[in-house]
Amino acid sequence: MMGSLTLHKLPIIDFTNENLKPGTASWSKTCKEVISALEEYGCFVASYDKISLELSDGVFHALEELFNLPTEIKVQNRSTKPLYGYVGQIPFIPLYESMGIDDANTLQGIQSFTKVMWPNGNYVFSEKLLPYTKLAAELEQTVVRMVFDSYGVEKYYDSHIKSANYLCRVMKYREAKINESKMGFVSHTDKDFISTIHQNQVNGLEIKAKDGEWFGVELSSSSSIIVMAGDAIMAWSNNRIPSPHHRVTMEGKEARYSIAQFSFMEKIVQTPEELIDEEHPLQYKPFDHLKYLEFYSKEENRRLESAIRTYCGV
Ligand SMILES: O=C(O)CCC(=O)C(=O)O
Ligand SMILES: [Fe+2]
Repeated sequence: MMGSLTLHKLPIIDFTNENLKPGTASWSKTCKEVISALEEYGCFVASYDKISLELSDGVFHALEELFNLPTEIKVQNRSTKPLYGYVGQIPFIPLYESMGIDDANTLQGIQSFTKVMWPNGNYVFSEKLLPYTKLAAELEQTVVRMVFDSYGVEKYYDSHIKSANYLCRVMKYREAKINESKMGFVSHTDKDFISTIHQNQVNGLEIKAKDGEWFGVELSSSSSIIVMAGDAIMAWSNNRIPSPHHRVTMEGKEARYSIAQFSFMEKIVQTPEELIDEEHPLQYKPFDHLKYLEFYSKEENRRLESAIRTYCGV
């Protein structure tokens, strides 16, 4: 039946306006678009012209150079957070390889990663990556501010941002060979507060809508960034904002590179009392974000239907 072919499409929200400041008309208009996209899909596409074609190309050239390093070097990638070290050659997803960069939006964070990968230095790598990771963090903070404003809890914004840190995961998905599975990344929800994802010109990310339908995200511009809710904002928002299931499928013949930045809280994540009432009883107990990540990193917790619900659901 034609009716079962629901054609989902992620909303595209314009963040290019220089005057996008709290209190302005364009701010309130964008807040409404952000909240409605997040409550419906748990994600949207931000059109962010500060990410120029040149900047975006620079990032992906840097990633090509990084992934071309010998495996003996890449395996040295370690992160202070579980699950974010070097991942390559997983038997059931051979297409996928990734590395994690702690405090990726700071010069010091990028430099300490660079020192591990290129002991003799690689100035160009941080020069290409840092402008991007800074802009991605800036975009994340604008979105968080819009969410807090929209829910009338802006008074918690400053302390929230103060405790946020940004971990970046860079990824390479090679093409699937004939007779090989096209699976690039298994279905999951992100464990952070908000993720921002940028990709080279190769599509492949798929999102599960509330009705259970999977749909692909097709990006055509180098200034597009996917903004996605993680489990932490789902709990914080008392289930107003879902963390969507998503996966990567590799259809074409070209390698896909992506760069995802995850925000983590260095304090207890707690649903504001303003978001709890008779109609919306509390769904999650306050929880330590990093302990949640440790919980999820344990093999036996990876297959849970909802790790966050099991971890701190009321
Ligand atoms: O490569 C992508 O587009 C998504 C990657 C992803 O979902 C993740 O790293 O959590
Ligand atoms: Fe993800």
